[in-house]
Amino acid sequence: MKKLLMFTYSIIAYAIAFSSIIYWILSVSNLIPKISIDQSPKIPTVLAILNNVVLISLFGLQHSIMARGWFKEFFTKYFPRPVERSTFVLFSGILLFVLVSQWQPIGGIIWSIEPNTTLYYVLYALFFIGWTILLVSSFLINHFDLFGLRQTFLELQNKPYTPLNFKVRSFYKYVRHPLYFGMLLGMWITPIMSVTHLLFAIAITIYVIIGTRFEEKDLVTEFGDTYKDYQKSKPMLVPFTKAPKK
Ligand SMILES: C[S@@+](CC[C@H](N)C(=O)[O-])C[C@H]1O[C@@H](n2cnc3c(N)ncnc32)[C@H](O)[C@@H]1O
Repeated sequence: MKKLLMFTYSIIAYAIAFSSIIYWILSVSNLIPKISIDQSPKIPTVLAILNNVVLISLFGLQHSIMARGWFKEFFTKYFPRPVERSTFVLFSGILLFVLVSQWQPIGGIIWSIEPNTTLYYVLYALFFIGWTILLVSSFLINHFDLFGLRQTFLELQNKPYTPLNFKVRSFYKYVRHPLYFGMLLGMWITPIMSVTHLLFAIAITIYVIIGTRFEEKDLVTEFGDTYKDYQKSKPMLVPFTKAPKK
């Protein structure tokens, strides 16, 4: 019964997190005006910026703290280990929804491409390619493990959890963080770049740069020299930007 409850909890956490990601993509796509981040400003610019800085800091703090080894150890002292990842996923999903829905608009347009032109469609294609890279990369690592479902499903089957192997296939042959690369493509490539959107893209970029530093420290601890060699041979985020070894 307890195992079934944990599995149900992880499905709910997954549903919330996945819906938040879809909501995020649609909000920055400008395809559904009602949920677009580009609304007319509601509060003075200074307050809007302050609000947005607090939101991204909360999101980054939650991710950075809950993804660290010491937090996982602390968590599993009080709660069952199989739901640790789902709890991270649940909190991330809720905070992502808050981040996107409460992101305060600031007036102004940086660029706006004429609709129905070739460039307009090319930018939209790159936008969706970015988000597709994010999704595919999650499967290359292990989508169901990243979202906490594998952990509770193994528990339900009375099987022990086995950690994920180091992956270098497909996109991971070109950059060490394709999932984040796809996310950045989705945030920066858009036919309409408003000031609101630009600040959001900058905030996510800062979050990614800081987040990858923490993540790579953990990856070096986990995979040792294998990961150090990988760091030397592949670029972090942008493909083809690392000089080949002589
Ligand atoms: C949200 S995923 C993002 C993966 C990667 N940073 C990216 O952008 O593609 C984060 C998880 O992936 C794991 N991870 C990152 N790179 C990995 C690799 N090459 N092989 C296996 N696991 C990896 C990390 O340990 C972390 O738990």
